[in-house]
Amino acid sequence: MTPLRILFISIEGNTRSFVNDLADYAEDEHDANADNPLIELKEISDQTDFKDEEKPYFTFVPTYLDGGNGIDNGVKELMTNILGEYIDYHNNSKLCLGVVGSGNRNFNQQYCLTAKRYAKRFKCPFLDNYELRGSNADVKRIYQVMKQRAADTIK
Ligand SMILES: Cc1cc2nc3c(=O)[nH]c(=O)nc-3n(C[C@H](O)[C@H](O)[C@H](O)COP(=O)(O)O)c2cc1C
Repeated sequence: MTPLRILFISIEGNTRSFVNDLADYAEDEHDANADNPLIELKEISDQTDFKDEEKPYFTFVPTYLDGGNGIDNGVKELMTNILGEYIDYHNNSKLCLGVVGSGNRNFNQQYCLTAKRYAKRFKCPFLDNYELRGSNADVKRIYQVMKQRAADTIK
């Protein structure tokens, strides 16, 4: 099966840790059954050169917001903007299969709000979420969600 691709950004390392766990888990699953897809990672940062994506991908984005009313009003995205610009570049957003968000539940209604905002902005589904570095259960569940979404959309 074609590898599942992930574009992600990580400021403090939690998202990087989670997607690396996902890639390790995918490798184990793939070893057990070659029908299970591997995972390929691409980290976006301020140093990334913009390019036209050629294959479908999933977006993983943590939440860094300032201000607002706790809902989708007046919040200002901090730190992760470059990922949004990358997806917005030329036709890249058309290849986004969905967004997985992370954050900290202490932020209440703003939990994972950047991923929800990206899903709306780029017209793709908000697929799932996890807190901070996630758990083993999050890894297993999100791998299945990605696998299913890819099977449903990539023919
Ligand atoms: C300044 C700051 C603002 C944050 N704002 C939010 C927020 O609005 N909602 C949320 O769910 N998490 C928020 N978080 C938590 C981060 O999204 C969380 O720690 C995430 O795991 C960081 O991912 P990273 O280590 O890959 O950068 C914030 C963290 C910081 C430091």
